[in-house]
Formats: sequence, C-alpha cells, structure tokens
Amino acid sequence: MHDFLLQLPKVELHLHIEGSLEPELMFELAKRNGIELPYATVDEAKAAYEFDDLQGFLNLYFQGMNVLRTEQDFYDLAMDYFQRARREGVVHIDMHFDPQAHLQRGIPLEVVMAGLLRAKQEAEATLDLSVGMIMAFLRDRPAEEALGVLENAAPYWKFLDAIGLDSAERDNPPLKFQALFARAKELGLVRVAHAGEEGPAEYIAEALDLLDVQRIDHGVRCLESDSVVKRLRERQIVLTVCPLSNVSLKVVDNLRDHPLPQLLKENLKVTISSDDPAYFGGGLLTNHVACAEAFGWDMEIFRMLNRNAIEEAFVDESRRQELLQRLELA
Ligand code: HPA
Ligand SMILES: [Zn+2]
Repeated sequence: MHDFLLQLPKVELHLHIEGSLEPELMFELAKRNGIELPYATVDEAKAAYEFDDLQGFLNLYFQGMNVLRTEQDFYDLAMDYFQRARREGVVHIDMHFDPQAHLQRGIPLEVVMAGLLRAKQEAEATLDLSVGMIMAFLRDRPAEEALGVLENAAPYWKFLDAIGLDSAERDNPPLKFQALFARAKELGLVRVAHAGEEGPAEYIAEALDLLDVQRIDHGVRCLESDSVVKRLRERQIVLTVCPLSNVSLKVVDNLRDHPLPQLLKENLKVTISSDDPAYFGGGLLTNHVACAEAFGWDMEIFRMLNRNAIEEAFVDESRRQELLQRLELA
C-alpha cells in the first residue's frame, strides 16, 4: 500500500506554507538573519511540538515564522516544501499564506509575495508541480485590518486564486468577515474558509450563507448537525480534512476515532491534506499512510479522495484533465 500511495498523484488543497517550516530550515534562517531561537537544537524544537489545542499550536506557529525576513527566506520556505512534496508524489498544492502575520512583524507584502511567487513559478517550470495561491486572513484580528490588507494587495489580485480565513476559530464567527468576503467576491476572487475545526457546525452554515465559500477547510464538526451535513452533501461542497492535524490539535483523541469514515458514509466530498506538516507529524503521503493503517482503506478510496481534490483544485482545465488521467493510470 505504501508504494501505491507514494506513486499515486496526490493533490493537497489545504496547506499553510508557514506551517511547512521544518526546524532544520528554521535554524538555518535564524542563523542567516542573526535571530535567537527559544530552542538550542532541532530536537528541542521538535520536542516542543506537543499541543493541547489550536491556540497552543498557533502560538508556536507564529513564533516559528519570525525567522522569515527576506524575499529569499520566503522562496526557500516554499521551495523546501515543494521539493519535499514532489518527492512524496504530490502534483498540486493550493497554498495558504498569512500576510497579516508578516505585516505585523514589519515584513512588507511585497517581500512575501515576491518570494512565494518566485517559488511557485520555479516549481511549475521545473518540478511538475502546480501551485495555487490562497491569501488567508487571521480571524482573531480586526475585520477592518483584513479589508485594508486586501485593498493594499491590489497589485497581486491577479496572482491570487482565492482568499481564505484561518487562525483561532472560536468566538471569531464567519459573520465578522462578511464585508471582506463580499469585497473579494466583487473582485472575482474565490472564497474558502476554515470552519468546523474547533468551532461548531453552525460556523460551517454561516461560512456558506454569509461568506459564499466554495470550500470548507476542515469541516469535521459538520457531523454535529444533520442539516449542515445535508447541505454539504447536496451541494457537494469540498471538505479539506487534515487527519494528523486533527489528532495533534486534539480535535479527535486518536486517528481511529476520526470521523473520516463517517464523512465518507454521508457521501460528502472529502479530500485529505496535511495543514501544517512541519508541526503535525508529516506531509501528504504520511497522512495517506496513516489513514490506510487506521481505516483499512483500499486503493479505490484513495483514488476517489484525490479525484475529488483534482476536481476542486485551482488549476486550469488542461492541467486538471492531465491530472485526472494520471490518477486513473496510477
Ligand atoms: O490548523 C489551522 N487552523 C486554523 N488556523 C491555522 N493556521 C495555520 N494552521 C491552522
Ligand atoms: Zn488550516
């Protein structure tokens, strides 16, 4: 099964590029930029990656990205993940990035965009890897700030596939960002949002009703509401489920208790992603292997999950057809 999963052309719809920062690269960038880290060694950093909940993770996630200062740092961050993912048989990644987390530290949007776009262009030209760009907004920051960032990003609108909504979910309902998402829609941008990870099923309904999203990131708590499940099924809204993330952040106690099999039974449009692979124990292949072990899924299920992801990925139609064909031959 491992060999099948390795060569299967896999598509990742939910990946925070800042969450792909491996401790090894963190140390390298800290040295390059003269920054002191709170860890003495790579092993010490890895040992600190034990989380009680989403907020516990976010604290280390924002701390870790402090080493990202220059255009080259953002390029190196993305290229490091793209190369690793490609070696694991990933053929497309829709990448979230968090401009506010960098602006707050005095890193201009131009620096972030130049580095990430250069890595995307190089990956697409040399790695047989396509990359989508999702500008994500931090839901625990003010809505007015997010609107300002979106307006200031005007030179980059043409490079964006979508906007997203991430960070601390509880008490930051989709409603807070209705104006931001309306503006993104006016600009012709697709919308996606994290919902139903730590927040309740109602946040999923709100994201659909008030933000007009095309995808729900996570969405696992939809099972707490029959009516939300019914809506997701009827519209075949894609869920970007992140199994090892949910275990790390204690959304579930262990993978065997994960609602993934139930989500499939409900005929929802499920996909698998890694979320923050440097913090949650591995990338897309590791998530696939873990699911094979926990749920005993066969090859057809993994083909279906990646067919779902290809159908929803931010790619042009010729790339989509190519990926669908490669999937069926795998
Ligand atoms: O798993 C996540 N959830 C919410 N926000 C995030 N930002 C990075 N990773 C995550
Ligand atoms: Zn996420």
